Amino acid sequence: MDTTLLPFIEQMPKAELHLHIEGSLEPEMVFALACRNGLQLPYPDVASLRQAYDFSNLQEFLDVYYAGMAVLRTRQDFYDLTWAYLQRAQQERIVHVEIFFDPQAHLERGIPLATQIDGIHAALEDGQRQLGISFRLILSFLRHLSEESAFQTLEQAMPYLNRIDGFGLDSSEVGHPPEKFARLFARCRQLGFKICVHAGEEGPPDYVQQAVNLLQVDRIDHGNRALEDEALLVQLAARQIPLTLCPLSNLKLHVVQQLQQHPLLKLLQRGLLVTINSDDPAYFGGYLSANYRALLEHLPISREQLRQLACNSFTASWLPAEDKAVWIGRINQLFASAPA
Ligand code: HPA
Ligand SMILES: [Zn+2]
Repeated sequence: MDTTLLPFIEQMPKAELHLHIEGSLEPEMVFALACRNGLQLPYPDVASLRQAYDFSNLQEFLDVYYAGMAVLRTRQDFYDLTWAYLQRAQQERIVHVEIFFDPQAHLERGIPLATQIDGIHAALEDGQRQLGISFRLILSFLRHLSEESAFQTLEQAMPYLNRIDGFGLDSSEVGHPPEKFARLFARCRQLGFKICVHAGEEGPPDYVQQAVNLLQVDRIDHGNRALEDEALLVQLAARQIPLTLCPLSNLKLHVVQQLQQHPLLKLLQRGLLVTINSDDPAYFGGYLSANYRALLEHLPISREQLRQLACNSFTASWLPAEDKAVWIGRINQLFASAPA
């Protein structure tokens, strides 16, 4: 590993574009919120809960993820969750975040959408004011549920659309292709929103292809398996459709068996607009900087490629062009001023 690159990871301004806020729920907070809300957990302590974070695939993770978020009940719970992530983000020099939340998972438990959005959005606004972190909020639909359920959720979200910036699609991928939600995302686009969907994490390259050509996404979340389709690679590179890669997530969910096999560098070398993200950091063993460090440890990433990844995180964001240019300028300045 080129250890001279480590300080850049800490110092370079970064945007995080693939982060499920419920996936930043640390075991300590699970216990604190269970206590505050008078809930009994099936684990005796924090250590035994953390031990359950051993997954062999996406579904095993999702089962634990949905169970964990059941402690989120009040506006304050959603606020505290989001605020804890933002404080962590500031320590890591993350200056812009685009975060997902999974409203259907909470609606199913009887938590109103207003409670969820009020809490998350208030923390994001405080983060902007007090920590200088700009943000976008993405309402993500659960693909294992029906199209009808997604449309009902969109209908319920109508009064809150001024606090939503885009729509996403996550949860169990295989068997739930993007085409299942073609009409839903057409409606989201018609309403003027950005869209991004998880595709090609476990699902085949055809799902990435559907996301791009049928749903007309602005961004692909994961997209690892695009590598298996040459024509798709050419299209993603030509159109500069961003991929939000999540290396530690891929390792934990056995999308890759070792980080040495991670497709990051292959995708970068093919000219794709790839970014590094943490996905569900409380469950996958590290926040954004840990993802960068793990990559540097296992892949021959150059100083120029590291600079490119930081710049890509802003290029792929939904910030206005002027803001992107400012942050990219600062990154370039940092890399130019430090000795090679
Ligand atoms: O990585 C993921 N994939 C699909 N659904 C998810 N929900 C939270 N994280 C993920
Ligand atoms: Zn994800």
